Amino acid sequence: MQSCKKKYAFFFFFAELSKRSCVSCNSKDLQAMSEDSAKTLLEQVAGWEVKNEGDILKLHRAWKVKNFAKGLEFFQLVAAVAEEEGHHPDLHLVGWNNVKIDVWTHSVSGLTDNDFILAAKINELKLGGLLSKKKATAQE
Ligand SMILES: C[C@H](O)[C@H](O)[C@H]1CNC2=NC(N)=NC(=O)C2=N1
Repeated sequence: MQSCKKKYAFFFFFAELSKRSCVSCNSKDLQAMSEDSAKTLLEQVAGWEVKNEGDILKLHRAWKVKNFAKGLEFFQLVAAVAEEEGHHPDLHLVGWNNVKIDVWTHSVSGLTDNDFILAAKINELKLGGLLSKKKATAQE
């Protein structure tokens, strides 16, 4: 029975990433997680990947939007969540209709729960009208 409760608690805790709030990035207890921990949490944020950029682990996801203006609208939606959470992504709009977002915790030069919470909240944004029918491809 005990192990069943533990599993439930684990999944409850991690399954609700989008319902959690970010903590202050200045918190002294905050530390970058291992790549293994990041890969485990990755299962909770569909469409995102972990990339290593100069030994800094980051979450990354790309979307193709209908046009440049829709890309900026996308940024505005993300900005509202970021400001609400006090945790901010790196936003890129390249080739006029390719949105790329990187999320990492600058204060610890790596990944923390905050990044996965923000990614989960970005995944819940209503983007229907902004996205192109074509899929974003890795090399773009
Ligand atoms: C004081 C405030 O919490 C910090 O400056 C925040 C702002 N937003 C942030 N966003 C991210 N991604 N990493 C940070 O370290 C960070 N620090």
